[in-house]
Amino acid sequence: MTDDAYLTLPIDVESATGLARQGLRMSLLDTDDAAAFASWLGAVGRGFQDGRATPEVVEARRVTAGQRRNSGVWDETLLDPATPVATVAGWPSQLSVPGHLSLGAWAVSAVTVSPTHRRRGVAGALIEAELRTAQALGLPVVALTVSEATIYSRWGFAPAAMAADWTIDTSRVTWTGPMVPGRVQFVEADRLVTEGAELVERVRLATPGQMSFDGVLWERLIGRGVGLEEQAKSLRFIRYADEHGVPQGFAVYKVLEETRTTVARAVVELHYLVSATDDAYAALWRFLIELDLVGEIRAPLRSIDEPVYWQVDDARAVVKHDEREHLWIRILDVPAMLTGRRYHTPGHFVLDVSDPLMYAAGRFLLTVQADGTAVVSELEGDIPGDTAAVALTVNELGSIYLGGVSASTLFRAGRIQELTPGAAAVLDRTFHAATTPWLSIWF
Ligand SMILES: CC(=O)SCCNC(=O)CCNC(=O)[C@H](O)C(C)(C)COP(=O)(O)OP(=O)(O)OC[C@H]1O[C@@H](n2cnc3c(N)ncnc32)[C@H](O)[C@@H]1OP(=O)(O)O
Repeated sequence: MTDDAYLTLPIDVESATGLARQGLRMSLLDTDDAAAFASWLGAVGRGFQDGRATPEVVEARRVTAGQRRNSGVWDETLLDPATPVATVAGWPSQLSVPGHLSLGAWAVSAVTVSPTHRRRGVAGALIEAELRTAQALGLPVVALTVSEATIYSRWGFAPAAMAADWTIDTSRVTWTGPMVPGRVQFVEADRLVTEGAELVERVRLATPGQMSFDGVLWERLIGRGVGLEEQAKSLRFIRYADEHGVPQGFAVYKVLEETRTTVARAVVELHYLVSATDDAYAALWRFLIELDLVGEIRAPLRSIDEPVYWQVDDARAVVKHDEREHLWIRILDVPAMLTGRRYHTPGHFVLDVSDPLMYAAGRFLLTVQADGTAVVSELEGDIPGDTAAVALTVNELGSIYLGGVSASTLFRAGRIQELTPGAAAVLDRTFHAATTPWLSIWF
């Protein structure tokens, strides 16, 4: 299959046929058709309760949307039959997994169903079509970020990486972390377009749960692109280079002027901070914490385990809040996923996986070798004597996969069954990831 086969693979027949029975037409969107794309994007915006995009923004989005497989569902009986009643976009991406490795993943976004057509199975038809498309493309996992935590588990998705917002009362803290060599300097966004994108990709493998983000997502993050001009005006960019002059980190932030008061306690909103080394992390956080006239840093969508908590003298001034699930994954190919990552402790495990949609169902024997690599085979018959065995659904397998969610916790919650006593704790030791899984973007 060619690299761009995903763009031309025919629409999923099963879902299209099911929707046709309701008088609805499901098909791929042709992004060369500017009017059709404008209607499709309008439906996405309406679905997420956003305002209307300007013609310039629509045109800019059309150019980049050509890299995605965009589908829609149309109802020809409507007064406005050109605007789809449902939308979805999918594209091949990469998911970082423990062991500094990355696996092909099908990213899904822009799932909307018009309020006029809700709760009659339209979203279900679209999601199931995305799962079949990903499988047809040979991708072992589907990934998404969600608007609500109640929607996707019915299709086998589960939270695999968490995120949290952090607030630091900088008026109360003194930096006690390392004083590192190298320099922090202000730079312009232009420099980050290439240097930053390269760094983000280089760093990505160090943290399980990160998705590769194409140039467009990165450019948006640094305020580049049509429609972001206003936001870009207030962004500041800093870059850390090590003692050899090699760039090892960037931060993008904005000072919120409206919160400025007579006591000069402005708020810094941290849009992104990426560091390839611990020195870069320390240098950038120290710079932000020591900014004059600033009393608070708000850092949304960070890891739930931030070293900065341990790098100031008053830990109570560093508050983690709104901890939540962020990356959801749906495993399609269990052997490909299990052999695609590295593990801590060798051993033999049986995973009895159930999956109502049958992609991942089976009894798998996972053998982790001394070098952390794994061999997986389907197990016919009984559980061998020396194995730790659990029964779980594809959802729980997705949650423990990256090593950020504990099998013991899920066992205690009644969501994993131990087929051999103590198996969940054994599984924890093997699946645990040294770096807490984290996804730093929305997609
Ligand atoms: C990856 C992303 O893009 S995340 C973004 C998701 N989109 C949004 O939040 C936009 C606003 N919401 C919507 O557009 C729609 O309500 C959607 C897409 C969430 C659901 O579309 P629908 O066509 O109504 O869903 P559908 O009828 O296929 O429902 C399938 C099942 O999910 C359930 N469901 C659907 N939406 C929700 C919800 N918001 N909360 C809880 N359950 C839901 C339905 O009750 C149904 O359950 P059942 O199978 O037990 O009967």
